[in-house]
Amino acid sequence: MSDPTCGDVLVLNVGSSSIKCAVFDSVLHEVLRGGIEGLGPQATLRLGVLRRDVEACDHRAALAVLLEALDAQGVLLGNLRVVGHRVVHGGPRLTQPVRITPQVRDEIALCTPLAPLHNPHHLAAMDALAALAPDLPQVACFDTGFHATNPEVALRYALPQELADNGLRRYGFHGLSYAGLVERLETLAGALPDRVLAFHLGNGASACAIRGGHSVATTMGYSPTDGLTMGTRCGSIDPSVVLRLAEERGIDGARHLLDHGSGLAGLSGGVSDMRTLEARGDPASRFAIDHFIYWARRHAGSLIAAMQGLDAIVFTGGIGENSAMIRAGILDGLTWAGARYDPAKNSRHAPRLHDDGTLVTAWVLPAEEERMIAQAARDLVIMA
Ligand SMILES: Nc1ncnc2c1ncn2[C@@H]1O[C@H](COP(=O)(O)OP(=O)(O)O)[C@@H](O)[C@H]1O
Ligand SMILES: CC(=O)OP(=O)(O)O
Ligand SMILES: [Mg+2]
Repeated sequence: MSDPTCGDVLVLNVGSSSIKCAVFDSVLHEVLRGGIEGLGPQATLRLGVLRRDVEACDHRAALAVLLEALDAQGVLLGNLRVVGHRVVHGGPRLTQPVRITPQVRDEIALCTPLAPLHNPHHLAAMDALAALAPDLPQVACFDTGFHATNPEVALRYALPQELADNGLRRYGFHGLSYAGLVERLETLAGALPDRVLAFHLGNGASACAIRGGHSVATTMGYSPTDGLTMGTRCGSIDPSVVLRLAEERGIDGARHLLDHGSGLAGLSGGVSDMRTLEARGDPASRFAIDHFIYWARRHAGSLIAAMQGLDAIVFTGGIGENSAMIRAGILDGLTWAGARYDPAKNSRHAPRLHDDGTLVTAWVLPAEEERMIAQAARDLVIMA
C-alpha cells in the first residue's frame, strides 16, 4: 500500500467510454494514475501496476469500483484536499475552472442536453463524492475554455443574432487536452511552432487549429457530436438529415441514433472501439476506418486554411497515441501540406515522428487533461 498521506489532489476525467483518474501531491507530482475502460460486464481496471477485469456496466458502477480500488491503494478521501473534475459542457458562462457549489452544479445540469454523453456522468461523480465526503472541496474544469480565443466568425453559425445570444453558437471541446498539448509541445520542440494542427482522437474525436498557442478553429461545435467521425457519434452532418430523423423517430430517437448509434459503430455494424476494428479487418470495419481517416483529412484541410498554413501536426487521445495505422493514414493524406514522417518512428509511437530538417514537424503526445485539472484545482483550493 502506498503512503496514505501522499495524495492531495484527485482528478476524475469521466469520458464517454471510460473513467480516468490521477492522484497528485500538492506540488503536482503524479502519485498514481489509472482508470476503467470498456465499460460493460468485462471492463478493465488499471491503477498503478494493478490490472484486473471488473464488472462496471455503467459510469456509476465504474466510479464505485474505482473509488474502492483507490482506497485499497491508500488514496483515502478523508486525506485528500481537493477533487478536480473534467466537465465537458458548462455553456456560455462556465468556461474557467470553478469551485463546485450547488449553483454551479445546477448550471452544469442545465447543460446536459448539450452534452448528453458526458454531463450526466460528471454530475453523478460529483454527487457521489459529495455524499461520501461532504467537506471535500470539488472543482470543475471545462473542455470549452481553450476555444474562447476563436474569432467570432468561427464561433457563430449563420443564424440570426438572437439565437447566438441564446447560446446557439459553437463552443468546441477537448480544450484541456489541447491546452496541455501546447505546454508539452513547447517544452519538447524548444519553441512552440506557430501553426499547429492538433488531433485529439479518442472515443470522442476532434481537431483544432492552434496559432501562437491559441485555438483559432476547431471541429466540434455547439455539442461534441459535430466534426470528425467518432466512436458512436456521427460528426458533421447535413441538418436536414437530423430533421428527417427527428420526424421519423422523434427527438429522443434521433438524438440517440446520432450520439450512440452512428460513427464507427454505425458504419461497422456495432463496433465503436478502434483497436477492435483494426483487429477485425472485415470490409465493414475497414470502411469505418477509411471513413474516420478520410474525414480527419477533410477537416484538416479546413483547419489549415483557418491558420493560413501549417508548421506542426500533433496526435493525442487513445487512438492518436496508440494507432500507428490511423496516424499514417491521416499524415499520408496531408503530404500536400508538407506533412512528413518516419514510418519506423510512427510504429514506435515516438513523441517525434519526423526527421531533422523537416519543415512541418509531427508529434505524438499524451493527453494530459488530468495534469491541467490538477493544476487548476490546486491553484483554486490549496494555493488560495
Ligand atoms: N493500441 C490501440 N490501437 C488502436 N486504438 C486504440 C489503441 N488503444 C486505445 N485505442 C482506442 O482509443 C479509443 C479510446 O480513446 P480514449 O481517449 O481513451 O477515449 P475517451 O474518449 O473515452 O476518453 C478507443 O477507440 C480505443 O480502441
Ligand atoms: C468532448 C468529448 O468528446 O469527450 P470524450 O472524448 O472524453 O468523449
Ligand atoms: Mg477522453
